[in-house]
Amino acid sequence: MKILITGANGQVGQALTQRLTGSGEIVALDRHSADLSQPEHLRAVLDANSPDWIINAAAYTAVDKAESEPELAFTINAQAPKMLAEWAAAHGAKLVHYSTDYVFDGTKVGAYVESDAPAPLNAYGASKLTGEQAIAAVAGVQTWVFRTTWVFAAHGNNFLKTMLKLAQTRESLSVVNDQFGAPTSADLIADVTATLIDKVQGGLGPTTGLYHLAAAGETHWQAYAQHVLRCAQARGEVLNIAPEQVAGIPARDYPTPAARPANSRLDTTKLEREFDMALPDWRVGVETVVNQLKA
Ligand SMILES: NC(=O)C1=CN([C@@H]2O[C@H](COP(=O)(O)OP(=O)(O)OC[C@H]3O[C@@H](n4cnc5c(N)ncnc54)[C@H](OP(=O)(O)O)[C@@H]3O)[C@@H](O)[C@H]2O)C=CC1
Ligand SMILES: Cc1cn([C@H]2C[C@H](O)[C@@H](COP(=O)(O)OP(=O)(O)O[C@H]3O[C@@H](C)C(=O)[C@@H](O)[C@H]3O)O2)c(=O)[nH]c1=O
Ligand SMILES: [Mg+2]
Repeated sequence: MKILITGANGQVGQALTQRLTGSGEIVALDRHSADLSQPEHLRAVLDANSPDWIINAAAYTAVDKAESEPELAFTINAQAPKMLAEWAAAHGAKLVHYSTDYVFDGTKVGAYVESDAPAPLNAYGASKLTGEQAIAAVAGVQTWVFRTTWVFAAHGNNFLKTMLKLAQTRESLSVVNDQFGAPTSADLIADVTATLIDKVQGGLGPTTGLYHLAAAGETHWQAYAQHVLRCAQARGEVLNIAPEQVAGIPARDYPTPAARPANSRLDTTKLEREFDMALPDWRVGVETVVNQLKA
């Protein structure tokens, strides 16, 4: 069984590459070896490798920058996934793809289920939604799409690492406290993906389609930052800014090019049922990653 991973140097791509080692022949390709902005090049890479599974962990993830270069975001996040699905359909391969809470506008009261109507607030979210829809429109292909959220890892760029850096270098720190969600570790996403492959290969696969994938529990960005700093302090980190000194502000006081949803909560009931899996609290993953960074 050959598993091809795109975006292998990203948070999820790197976690997948580690997690899947031993599960078959792994072809882990970074953006230089499999460039999603060049669909023809991508097709040639697939033809040359002929994978049984394509795990698409590559994406355009710069949320604010996407507002000023939406064409590139759409090429990478929508056109390329469509091409991957078409190749998979033509060659009998299976496709795993990742999407985002940012497909929603965040106005729902309570957690979003898979059947809720998406309505993205920004270009990144719109590009990811178009990618989901493009994959779903390709006939005769087995695809699983995990909508995940607020991803962090020791490897790569994310809010957790930004907060650690700012708390070491800045004199003050203000963080939004009216956007709610669940920080989800790249390792958890890799675990669920590995479970999927095992189950499908064993003939017990969860049905194809869309799944919400997030850690359990919920928080807002300020409380998340404070928890990160508490974990770092517990590991002996000396900080300029103590957890309780992180100020809470409304999103309107932290203007950004892209608007972000106030509610990023994802209901994971479907995944937990079909995968027979309990998802851990978000704090578990945060503690693990802070410890990895300190080690
Ligand atoms: N990060 C998050 O908070 C969330 C992510 N997701 C989704 O999860 C998936 C994985 O994201 P995550 O690992 O966090 O993101 P990262 O930004 O960490 O990784 C994305 C990877 O894609 C690569 N990439 C960018 N452009 C191209 C291209 N043209 N061709 C090939 N590769 C490219 C990047 O390369 P390089 O390293 O060179 O920049 C990077 O390694 C994505 O689908 C994302 O939309 C969903 C919800 C939240
Ligand atoms: C750096 C910083 C950010 N913020 C706010 C801005 C924003 O509302 C929130 C998070 O900012 P970030 O830019 O880290 O997060 P962002 O890039 O929007 O994260 C998103 O990435 C994409 C890829 C996804 O798919 C989403 O699930 C989500 O994880 O924190 C502060 O309030 N103060 C700060 O000092
Ligand atoms: Mg970001």
